Amino acid sequence: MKATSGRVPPMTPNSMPQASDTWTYPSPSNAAHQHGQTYCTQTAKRLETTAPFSLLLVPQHPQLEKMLSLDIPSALLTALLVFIGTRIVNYFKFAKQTGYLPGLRSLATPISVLGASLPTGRFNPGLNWQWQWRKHVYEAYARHGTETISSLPYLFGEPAIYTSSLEVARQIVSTRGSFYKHTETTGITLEWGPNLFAANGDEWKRFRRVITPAFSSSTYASLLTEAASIFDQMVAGEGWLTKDSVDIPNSDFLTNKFALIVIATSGFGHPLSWNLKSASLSDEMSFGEALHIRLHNLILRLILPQWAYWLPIKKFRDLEKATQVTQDFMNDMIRTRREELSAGAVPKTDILSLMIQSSENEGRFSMTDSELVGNTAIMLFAGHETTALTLNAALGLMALHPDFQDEMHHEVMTVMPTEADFTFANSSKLRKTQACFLEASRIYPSGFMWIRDAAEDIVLEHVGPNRDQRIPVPKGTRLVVDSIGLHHNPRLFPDPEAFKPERWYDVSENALTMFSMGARACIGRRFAITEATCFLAKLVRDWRVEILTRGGESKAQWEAKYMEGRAVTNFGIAEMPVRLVRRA
Ligand code: HEM
Repeated sequence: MKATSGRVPPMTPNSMPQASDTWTYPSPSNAAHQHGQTYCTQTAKRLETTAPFSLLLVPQHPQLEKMLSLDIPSALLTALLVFIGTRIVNYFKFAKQTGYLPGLRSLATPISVLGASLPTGRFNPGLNWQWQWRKHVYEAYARHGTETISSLPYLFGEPAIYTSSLEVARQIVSTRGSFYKHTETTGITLEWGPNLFAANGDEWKRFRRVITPAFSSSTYASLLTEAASIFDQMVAGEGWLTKDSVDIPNSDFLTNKFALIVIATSGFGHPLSWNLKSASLSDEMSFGEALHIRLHNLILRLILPQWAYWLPIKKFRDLEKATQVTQDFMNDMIRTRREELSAGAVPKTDILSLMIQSSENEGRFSMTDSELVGNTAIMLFAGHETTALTLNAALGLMALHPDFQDEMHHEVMTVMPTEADFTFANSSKLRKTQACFLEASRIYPSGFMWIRDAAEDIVLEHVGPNRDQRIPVPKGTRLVVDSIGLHHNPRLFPDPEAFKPERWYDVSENALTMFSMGARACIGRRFAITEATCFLAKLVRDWRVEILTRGGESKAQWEAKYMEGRAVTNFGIAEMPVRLVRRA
């Protein structure tokens, strides 16, 4: 499906009122305002020359008091009217820009800083609306006859078009040159430097060209072996070797650490031990903790001014410390590898070595130092939290579906009965184990929004109920692929709330939509699947995963409480209490 680009045909006025493009904002230079301004300037001049300084703070001149009491409210009223006027004009402008699509109407849009900072609720969609309102939204789609809606602000934020249609999503993420990633939407990833996730055009091609060779079959083969060994370190390090049953109050702690060590070891050729403290150059905070704090406070980091970190507020101080620990870790890793390579070490093909080698070459595919740090950060961040959140969801789903878990166990015992059988070639035969991870990723897609801006006027096709409607989208319009909506769209995934791993049996890699599509699909797709398959296969071979209830909780109560997704930087399940029971 290819979007037809070109001039936008004139909009046909429909039931919505049209805003005139020639409207001017109410001018602040009206008579009352001018009067107040002249008076204030004159009074201030008089006060400057005749009155002591305290008069400026406490007006004692009776006439001044009178005038101020009259003019401040009227100035405020004027400002309020100007504000409301501009918002009304903007609202209709935005409605026209987004093709008068029905949808979300709120004070602040979900992807504005204000909207994203406030929780999802009746009056604020917030970051979690895609999950919390997924069923309700489908009712709204059905009512409006479309899988593509708009989000318009009454007060704050940019308008956007959201889609849960696969056909529209494909046009947005795969049409070359017509859409790009705006720095307003990728800014949180740019703090460390330019990176593959945020880049566009030639810069994106250059980064992708440098990094892609690190994602090869030989990488996945060693990844499988390394991930298996990290899993064994986890079992020993957590003291499970002698136990028949282990209660894990929150699996996120384990999956996060596992995925972080895997990306550092296999992705960056920088092995870390299960005791992550040794990876930090700080005694106060481990590297794992630092990354966790950074990832969960990205919006705070974006809005806090630099001086705020000097305030005696623990959360702010921890955030600053976490930034420092992460920066030190990356600098140290880059410096060590540079030294190894310049001392004549055999060139490696991990992500870091490839980037360093390119930074030392001149030419079209060279990376600057800040690009090197920016790409290191994005790979570390994107390369572990996404997988960890999905693994948490998979554990929960396995605990709720013991029969399917037994099928997974049977498959692993058939394909990989011994440690020697744990090879990459064999792992691809574990279709039930892989499908369990993919189905967890469908229900809880960690990359939950794929955001683009239109680089030119373009027409989106297949938008309506029978996918026959076309929507002209003007240049500059923001579009969001709602990956939660898409993966819960009953047209694409019948019975979307049900756990049905068989949906993913023998599906080609390009059809794994949770990793996006086309040239900009996730570079770490196979990496994530390989490490997750290894984790789940090793786990299910020796252990049965059960729900861990507290205080007489029923299975239904446990499910309602813990199988809820939450969107922060990524989307998924962050708290997952499970019990492991050793298989006979
Ligand atoms: C379950 C695990 C994962 C999921 C669901 C996932 C999902 C996604 C999605 C949907 C995108 C496209 C985002 C967009 O277009 O805005 C993406 C891009 C990306 N992912 Fe992943 N990802 C996962 C794991 C990983 C891993 C393990 C790595 C690194 C080793 C990684 C690195 C990246 C990078 C660098 C990009 C940007 C690629 C580009 O723009 O060329 N991801 N991912």
